[in-house]
Amino acid sequence: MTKEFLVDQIRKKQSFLCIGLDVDLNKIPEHLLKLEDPIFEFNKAIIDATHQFCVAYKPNTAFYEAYGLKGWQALEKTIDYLNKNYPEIFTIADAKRGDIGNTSRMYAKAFFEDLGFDSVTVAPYMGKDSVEPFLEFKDKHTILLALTSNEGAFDFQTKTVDHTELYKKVLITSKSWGNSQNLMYVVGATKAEYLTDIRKLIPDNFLLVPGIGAQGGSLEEVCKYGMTQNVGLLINSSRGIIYASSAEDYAEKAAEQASKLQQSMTVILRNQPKCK
Ligand SMILES: O=C(O)c1cc(=O)[nH]c(=O)n1[C@@H]1O[C@H](COP(=O)(O)O)[C@@H](O)[C@H]1O
Repeated sequence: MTKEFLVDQIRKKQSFLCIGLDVDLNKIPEHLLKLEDPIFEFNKAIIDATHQFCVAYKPNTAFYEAYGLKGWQALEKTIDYLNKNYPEIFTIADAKRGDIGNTSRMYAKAFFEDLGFDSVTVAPYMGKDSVEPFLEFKDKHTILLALTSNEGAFDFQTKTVDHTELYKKVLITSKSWGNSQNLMYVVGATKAEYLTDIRKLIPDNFLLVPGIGAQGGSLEEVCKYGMTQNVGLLINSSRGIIYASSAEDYAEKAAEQASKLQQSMTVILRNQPKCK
């Protein structure tokens, strides 16, 4: 999917919501556990009930890898279901990969070619040759970790190296890599106060922003400092939406939460002069 198509979808749906499909068998409604593929059935119901309120879905691969072959098959069925039924939706494999070039090439092939995701999250710390194999894919997007939502972000990412914070070095350096128009970055919603500085360095790239809801980040703060003329934001919520209820009405309750966020986003877009 091209960036232009994603921006069109955001404008059409008046939403820049990404729903995280982080499926934990200990949290899903009990009646689903009797089915042959509870993870896929859960995702299918959530997707059918929420797709009109969001522009992206982000399964975090850890939640599938944890269940072995069955988990990986459920991931494959989920992305196939999305690509077949909702091709206008942007898909993110949250896998946080990155290795020597020869190995990264295989990760890129796995997520872009074999599974057919539009994007994948990548850790930048092995450098240019570990990221470029992902960037070689046309109309696919590489989402580099810049400043993450967790406390541990302060262990390395905000430390100063050669007079610059490390997360800023990641932004400045990666901008010069090949096909960097297909680069997006992760910035945690809990780090909204850093967004003004971040936007000075990367005024146009999309940001994937997790950490609203369960982690305490604020949608309004993120939009105030992070929004661009092309919106430039995909705001993720996982647990806050998919576990809104653990009863049989889980999909309906998830839709209610997604709809609430979508409505807040519509108001923000309407009041944001930059985005009109
Ligand atoms: O790359 C991510 O998506 C990510 C980066 C980050 O800095 N913080 C973060 O929470 N995430 C992911 O975003 C999702 C957040 O989930 P909730 O806190 O349940 O909304 C999880 O899948 C996390 O692994």
